[in-house]
Amino acid sequence: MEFTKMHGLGNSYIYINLFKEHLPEERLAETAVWLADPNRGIGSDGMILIGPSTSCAIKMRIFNNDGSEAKNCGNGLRCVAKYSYEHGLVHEKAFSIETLGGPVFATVEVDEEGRVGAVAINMGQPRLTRQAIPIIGEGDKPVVGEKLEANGETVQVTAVSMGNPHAVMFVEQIEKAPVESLGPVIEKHSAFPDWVNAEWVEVVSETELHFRVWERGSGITQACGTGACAAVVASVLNGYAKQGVPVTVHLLGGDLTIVWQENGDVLMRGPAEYICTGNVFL
Ligand SMILES: N[C@@H](CCC[C@H](N)C(=O)O)C(=O)O
Repeated sequence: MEFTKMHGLGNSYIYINLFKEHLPEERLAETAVWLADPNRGIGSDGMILIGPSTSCAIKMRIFNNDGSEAKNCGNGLRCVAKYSYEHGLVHEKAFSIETLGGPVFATVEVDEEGRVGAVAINMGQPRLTRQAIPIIGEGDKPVVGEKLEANGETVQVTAVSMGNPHAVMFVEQIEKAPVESLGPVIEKHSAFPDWVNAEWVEVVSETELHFRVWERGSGITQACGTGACAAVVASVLNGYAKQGVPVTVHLLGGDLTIVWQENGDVLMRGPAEYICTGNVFL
């Protein structure tokens, strides 16, 4: 089976082009785990499938490195957009991508040689109700700074869905964020029926954040695009940033520019890179 390994700010996935390759549905989870294994597979944060869509120009499916399927992936979307444009799966510079979390819209920035540099993704509107995230509890109001007991500590969580669930916590110093110790506890906390991606954010200013993540199904990664979008939305909800004003998010693997637009959509812009292509024996 032919594969392409790509990354967005160090968040790497094995990409399979379903226009060329066939993977049986019942083997998707085990294939994702195997491909992600650095010793027996290739090594990555998971697997992403690029295939035909009946409602959009292209379809993305994302599997974490534990084999669980997620509904969205911001860094993956930028790579899917670059791959799709450069491999002629789409012919326009602006096109839609179907995800299990809903449609998104990609715009690729193309140089004179036809290569895609940065990619902007309109991620649509964040979903803020408890039911949409999901997080247990009553009412329709956004979950902002809600107290949660984790490992004997009390943390304050702002919950945002970008098609997939995020729990954002603000800290004074990003270096001291308890990503490794609290990440796995918050990920599987009983407050989140579908589990959750856990993110820590240090606010530098209204236009600058530091960010660290423990991803649901993959653990610590270099970057999480949907998480960075959730961090900006959470910053606005907590009064640390302004709607309509772009924010630079510093992740372990590099920077993303994100704006929660006045019309309610979240726009993310950043890089997408190839690592290698090859064949694996299924
Ligand atoms: N790395 C991704 C998110 C991947 C899915 C996530 N771990 C989940 O289970 O929801 C990104 O860049 O957004």
